[in-house]
Amino acid sequence: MRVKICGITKPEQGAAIADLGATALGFICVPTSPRYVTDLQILRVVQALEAMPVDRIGVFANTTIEIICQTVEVGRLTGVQLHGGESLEFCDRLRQALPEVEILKAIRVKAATDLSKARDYLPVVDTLLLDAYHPGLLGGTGQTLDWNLLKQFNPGCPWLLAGGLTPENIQGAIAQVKPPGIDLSSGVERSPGDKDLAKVAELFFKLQLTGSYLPQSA
Ligand SMILES: O=C(O)c1ccccc1NCC(=O)[C@H](O)[C@H](O)COP(=O)(O)O
Repeated sequence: MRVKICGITKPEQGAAIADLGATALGFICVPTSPRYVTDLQILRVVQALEAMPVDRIGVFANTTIEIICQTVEVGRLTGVQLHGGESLEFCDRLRQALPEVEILKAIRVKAATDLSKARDYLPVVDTLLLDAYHPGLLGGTGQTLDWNLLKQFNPGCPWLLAGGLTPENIQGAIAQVKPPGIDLSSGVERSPGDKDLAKVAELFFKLQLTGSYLPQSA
């Protein structure tokens, strides 16, 4: 199972979370977020990871291809998560600009119709991320989406379940939704951008109990 921990701001926390078993770390490149990091802050975290096998995903919303490309280069990112209202055409242009980089499209799910909207992106993105809808915030809200909507969700591409996941509810989420990957941010934090390593460790312990996650050394 793919496990992305998002909203990393500190080098020592990024390295510790990768060591605990995260397969991807997310960096919030949205200036209005309390978890916002600059390109150089991302680079400092990435340097602390040394050769650890972990994906490095920049999270953007409604910005330009030029800004994304610059952050990918400076921050040595392996993936770009688009978390705003980016069109199919924008994703296609980004794919052409960054052919080697994973493109994830986040869809904020309010109703079943949003899931067909998600499928429309399939030809041009690698991975879908389903997050909760919030009227005033784009992400990191701690709100869950209606997992009942996802029981039959099988888009034919990799996807991540996000939105309000915590060490407390992760076993229920996996049992109900059976996602191929998960994404957590506020559920493993002390405050925005400050990850709680005890909560991250508890998450991986709970994931092992589900049987759907094996530690990398296993
Ligand atoms: O986390 C943010 O502050 C954020 C701000 C603007 C756009 C996206 C943002 N986060 C994107 C993520 O991938 C979060 O991990 C995802 O929304 C889940 O967050 P949470 O409900 O706190 O687990």
